[in-house]
Amino acid sequence: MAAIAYSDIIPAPKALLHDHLDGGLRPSTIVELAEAVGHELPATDPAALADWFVAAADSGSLERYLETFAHTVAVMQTEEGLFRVAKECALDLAADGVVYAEVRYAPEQHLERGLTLDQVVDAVNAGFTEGMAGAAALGTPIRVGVLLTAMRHAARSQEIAELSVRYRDSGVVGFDIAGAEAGFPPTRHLDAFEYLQRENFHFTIHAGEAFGLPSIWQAIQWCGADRLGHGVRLVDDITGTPEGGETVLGRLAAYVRDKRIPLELCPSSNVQTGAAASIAEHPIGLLHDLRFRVTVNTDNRLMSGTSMSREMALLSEAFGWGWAELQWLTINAMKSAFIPYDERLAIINDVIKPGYAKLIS
Ligand SMILES: O=c1[nH]cnc2c1ncn2[C@H]1C[C@H](O)[C@@H](CO)O1
Ligand SMILES: [Zn+2]
Repeated sequence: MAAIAYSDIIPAPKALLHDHLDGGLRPSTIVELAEAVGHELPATDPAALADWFVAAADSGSLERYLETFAHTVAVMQTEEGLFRVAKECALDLAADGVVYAEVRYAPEQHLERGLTLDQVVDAVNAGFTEGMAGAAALGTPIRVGVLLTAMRHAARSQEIAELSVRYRDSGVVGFDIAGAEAGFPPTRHLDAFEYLQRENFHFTIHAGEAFGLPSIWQAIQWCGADRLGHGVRLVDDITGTPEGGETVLGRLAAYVRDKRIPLELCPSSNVQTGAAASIAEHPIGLLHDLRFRVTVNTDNRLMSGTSMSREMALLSEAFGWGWAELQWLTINAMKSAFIPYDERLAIINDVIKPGYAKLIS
């Protein structure tokens, strides 16, 4: 089957679970905000800056990839900056055909110019509200939910977990930890995760990206993660391939598949950080064939020069996936979202299924 073209995927309804607010700014916005706050950038022409981010993130190492965020976080230290970035994020995702998105960021990284954690969250929420209204007015409605992230090398996870719960009825739908993985195991933040479980709250954990099975095992069996951010290294617990003979799942891989634990896979990001050799060799193909609860995500649109439609087009090309697979990925994501069950079902039945039915016919 011929690959589905990028331009044909844009109108298809898409659901996105793993997208960083500070990894998706418009280059032109970074240039304008940097000038306003006096931050020096590696390039001041938006197109050159866009190229710089992709090239610098294309480093083969998560640690070096993360260094590029210094230039986005630097311009997100004021209420105006945060509001604008969130508003444009909602508009850009909607223009790409994303109908549901969970966007994450770490409030503790936005306090350098004196904002409080609450001011940060209020400014971002106001930006998303405005962006959603703008998208609806343009005929491309989107629902955005926020995940608050704590940085795994820092020590503020309990505080951020409490912040998340305080805002659970005001736009925040979940919690996450991110940052360098090696040397910072999820159990460092066990108190925060146990607190969230007692609060019946939802969380995902970046695990199995730059570190392997022990990180995934801790995230699920010690911390109780609802989903895995990346989780791509779970393939280390799978031997054989469907084509090359019998596939055997280790205990952890079998547990993840049996429990339908969602994997927030981010193909382009994984190639840049060295977690996968290429899109064609990305474990998403195997994990799809083995019927894991696979979802496809952007991670950082700016650093990867990507979008949901582009990630799907790359997968369609690499694995020959057609509309049926793209719909499957989208429904997997929507089933795994952190909003209430009835609201997830409404988006699946009223938006996603009719949208793909129209494209398939
Ligand atoms: O893919 C990632 N792995 C680990 N940490 C990440 C990734 N992408 C972004 N981050 C970090 C850098 C951001 O500043 C932070 C909050 O969004 O999360
Ligand atoms: Zn991420």
